[in-house]
Amino acid sequence: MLKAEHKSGFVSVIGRPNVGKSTLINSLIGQKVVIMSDKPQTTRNKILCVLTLEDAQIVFIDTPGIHKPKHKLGEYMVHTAENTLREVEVILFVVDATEELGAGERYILERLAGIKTPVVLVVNKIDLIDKKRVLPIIDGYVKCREFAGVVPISAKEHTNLAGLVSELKQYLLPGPQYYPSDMVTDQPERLIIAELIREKVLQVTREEIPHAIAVDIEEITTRSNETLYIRAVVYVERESQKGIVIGAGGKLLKDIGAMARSDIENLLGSKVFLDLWVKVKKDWRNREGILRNFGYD
Ligand SMILES: Nc1nc2c(ncn2[C@@H]2O[C@H](COP(=O)(O)OP(=O)(O)OP(=O)(O)O)[C@@H](O)[C@H]2O)c(=O)[nH]1
Repeated sequence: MLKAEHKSGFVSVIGRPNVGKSTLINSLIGQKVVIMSDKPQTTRNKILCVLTLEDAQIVFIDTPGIHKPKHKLGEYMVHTAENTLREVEVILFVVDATEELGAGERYILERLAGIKTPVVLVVNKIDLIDKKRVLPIIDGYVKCREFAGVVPISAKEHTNLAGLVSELKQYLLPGPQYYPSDMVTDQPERLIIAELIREKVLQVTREEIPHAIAVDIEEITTRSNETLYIRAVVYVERESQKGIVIGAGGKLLKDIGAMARSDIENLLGSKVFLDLWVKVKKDWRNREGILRNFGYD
């Protein structure tokens, strides 16, 4: 039998914040390469994740949730998301099955209106709802626009991910493997480390500060006893936020450090000494120079 032709292509993953885009990509890739949290707008940068199969290679672009921008960082995020849509073979529009089609989804549907790339509707979190409710949800969306395909899934429980992959394969083009088989992401380690720390901060702080923080890795050096020394700074916008992140008696910062260190050690496969600081950088979100400093260029 003739061997099927190798296919490859780029897939953009879009959706309102918190619908499970990062969870989906991590589940597909089988490794934690994109940070997740239950707070919206966790993902800031466009991230490439690579799924290498025997007969195909799919490159996922995880985009920051599309939403109406309120400040410069918001504008940057929306711009990044929209730009990728024209460059890819197929767009995955991920929606949350537990939520009504609302203003957020309509806003994205409007953004998609002028774009010719095929769009597959992915209805996520079906583990949380009664099966009977899935069809009416899909109905609501297909009334709004034509989708190239519709796939209900649970990213968390890996339900129907194989179905999603075979749907995606239809849109790939005959082409080479762009990336080596063992490569799962194009993110440099430094950035992943910063993102892991940011994830822990988001997880332990209950207050609404997700947008107010950025993490900078100032130093990574190997110490004589094979331990990796990493100095990282968590930047916040106000003194009060600094207090929140540090916590009473430094407890929260200690927890953040311990959890992040464990993840970083798993990622790098070596012992890590994490030297974690919190500093105030006033209004960093609205100052372009500072944004560039944090890698959002
Ligand atoms: N029960 C259930 N929870 C899910 C599923 N997928 C994601 N979640 C949860 O939903 C929350 C948000 O998931 P993320 O993957 O961070 O969402 P996101 O769309 O990447 O969010 P942003 O980065 O803010 O754009 C997390 O608490 C996930 O654990 C699912 O299939 N079932």
